[in-house]
Amino acid sequence: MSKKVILVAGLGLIGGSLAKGMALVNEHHVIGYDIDEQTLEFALENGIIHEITSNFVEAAQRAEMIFLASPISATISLLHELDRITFDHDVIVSDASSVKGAILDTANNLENEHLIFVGGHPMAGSHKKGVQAAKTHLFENAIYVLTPGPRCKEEHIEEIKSALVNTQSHFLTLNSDEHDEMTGIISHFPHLLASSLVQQASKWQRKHPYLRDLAAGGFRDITRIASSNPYLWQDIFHHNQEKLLLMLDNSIEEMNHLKQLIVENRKEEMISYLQEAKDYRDGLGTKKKGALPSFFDIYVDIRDQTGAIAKVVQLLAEHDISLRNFRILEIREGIMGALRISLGSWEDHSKACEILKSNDYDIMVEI
Ligand SMILES: NC(=O)C1=CN([C@@H]2O[C@H](COP(=O)(O)OP(=O)(O)OC[C@H]3O[C@@H](n4cnc5c(N)ncnc54)[C@H](O)[C@@H]3O)[C@@H](O)[C@H]2O)C=CC1
Ligand SMILES: O=C(O)C(=O)Cc1ccc(O)cc1
Repeated sequence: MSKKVILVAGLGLIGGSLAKGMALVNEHHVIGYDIDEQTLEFALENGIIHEITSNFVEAAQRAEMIFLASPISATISLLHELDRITFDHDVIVSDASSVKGAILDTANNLENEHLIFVGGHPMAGSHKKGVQAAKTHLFENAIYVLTPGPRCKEEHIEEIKSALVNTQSHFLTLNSDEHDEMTGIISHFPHLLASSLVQQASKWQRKHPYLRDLAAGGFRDITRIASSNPYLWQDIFHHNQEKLLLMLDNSIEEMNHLKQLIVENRKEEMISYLQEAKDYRDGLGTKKKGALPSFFDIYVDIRDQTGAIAKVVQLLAEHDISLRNFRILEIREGIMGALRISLGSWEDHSKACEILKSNDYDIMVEI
């Protein structure tokens, strides 16, 4: 049986991670296209793709499936280029863009009847960029949004899901407007806010030279995403302009409300405001069933314990408990505080809690 030819255009953090997972499937032959030659060479040398191409049109004609994972504006241009190609078979085309409105507008106006578009957006990533940061497990347990275009049938969605099986993500179908509003709320506007907080601090730095030394965990947590790729985020803001303006207006109202609570010293209302926010935040990413992923997290106190991480991982492995993920949470930069381990099921979660407690580890679980 001949292999399924898949073309991935744009082999950065996201395209590289998708290609890497797809290249692991024996029945796939993954061709990589990128405007950056070094990216292509790195991808081939590291088994992220099986073949390099500098000829997008010729590779597209050979492909059964095409993933466009370039910056959004470049992805729109590539969609127009695909529209002009003569195909002798149908091709499923997907993308990875963080904004879907402009992409679906383009897809809806494609005239080439061989193109079947299924928009995609893996809801995970990092502040890093480039193929060197690509990882197969980048999207594990994350939501992967699909936004079907015209001519897209259930069977095409299933083909995309099957090609992306190694992402181990949870697929969710949305229309582009729902997608852009939701990502505007939980990703794009927070990013704008993070950058503005850093800008604000950097202006005050002129008055207080020691300000940066005072920046504690909270400031670092809330501004981590301000370290992301500025070109990529400008592109995201540009394409999600309408929803961002809505969120900006929302936020100005929210700030004015908070200002009133502070000016009028309305203590009880402030406590309720903070409590409601805490309750919502505490409920994110824990036991929720349904479309949202469950992480089954346990926090293990590892302060002042040499080799504690290895010991915890080994202890759980000895009891056949495999970790989905783990992360060291710092109390201060460079100083470890807790190890957050994510299990795959409630059964593993309960078993791990028991084992850790009986081995005298201080643990905390979110309720
Ligand atoms: N960075 C993140 O955390 C996430 C990004 N996305 C989306 O994924 C897409 C890619 O983002 P990243 O991988 O983070 O960016 P990246 O900067 O790591 O990679 C982009 C790649 O596209 C290549 N490229 C640029 N123009 C091209 C063109 N005309 N043709 C072919 N290749 C081209 C670049 O050389 C680079 O290798 C964007 O649309 C972004 O909105 C989606 C989810 C998460
Ligand atoms: O900024 C975030 O929320 C991230 O942590 C990573 C990310 C960046 C861009 C996306 O489109 C989706 C996820």
